[in-house]
Amino acid sequence: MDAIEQAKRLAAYTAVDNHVLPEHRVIGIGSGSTVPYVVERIVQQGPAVNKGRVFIPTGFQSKQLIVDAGLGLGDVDQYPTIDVTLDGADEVDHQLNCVKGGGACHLREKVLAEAATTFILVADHRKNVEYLGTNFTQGVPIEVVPFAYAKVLQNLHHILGSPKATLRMAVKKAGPVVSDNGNFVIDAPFERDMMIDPYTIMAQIKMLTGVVEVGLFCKMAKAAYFGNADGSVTVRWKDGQVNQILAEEAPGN
Ligand SMILES: O=C(CO)[C@H](O)[C@H](O)COP(=O)(O)O
Repeated sequence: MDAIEQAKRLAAYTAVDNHVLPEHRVIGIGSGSTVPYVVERIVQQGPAVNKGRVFIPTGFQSKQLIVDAGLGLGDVDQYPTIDVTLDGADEVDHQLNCVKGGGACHLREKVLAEAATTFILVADHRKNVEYLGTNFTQGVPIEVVPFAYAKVLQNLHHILGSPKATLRMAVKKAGPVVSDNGNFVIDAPFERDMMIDPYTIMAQIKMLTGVVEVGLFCKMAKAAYFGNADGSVTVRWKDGQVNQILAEEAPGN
């Protein structure tokens, strides 16, 4: 396993150990390449504790993960209150604002984050930044209804100050990426001075007609776990506290 995968696993295992408690019955499972380690660790909690638990996916990928792991599947319309949701992030700032939607799942991810009593982020150290847009430069993911995409792009270019905003194109399909909800995704990069205050830009984008959801999650998480290259884990908390879990104390090392 390469160092980045190890860092993802470390973050996921530590977060599960600290936040997925035996009494939790309804658990939200996010999307991306870090989340499989979340599911792996939950499975390791054993069949007795997982019996009767319901797992809510944020999209096609996490639904497959839940089903393949033999865990109970539910949906957020049946369970609008979730004990804990764990999810990855494209970048997280020091106030626990984050960019999500690199996998085009941010609409469902935000619904599950909001539905959760506790929302936890898991990521490798590359995602731990002072300001959003530092390493993840492709821009803020914006889910839009297909027929409105050109108008939303125009507004982003000329009104909201993102002249390089583009429609996300598929890689192994001709045409645009289509989300699990049948919508398109725009990636809109903003200058540093705008990303310093992500709530304001999120609210402005959300006001554009045709926008379904914006991949900026502002202060929604209780904690963010970052696996580091040296085997340690950095934990950032909503109240600004930062803990360092040493390599020898971290699970899976
Ligand atoms: O927001 C997401 C998908 O929409 C993912 O959580 C985000 O892209 C992080 O993924 P990874 O764990 O692969 O870095």
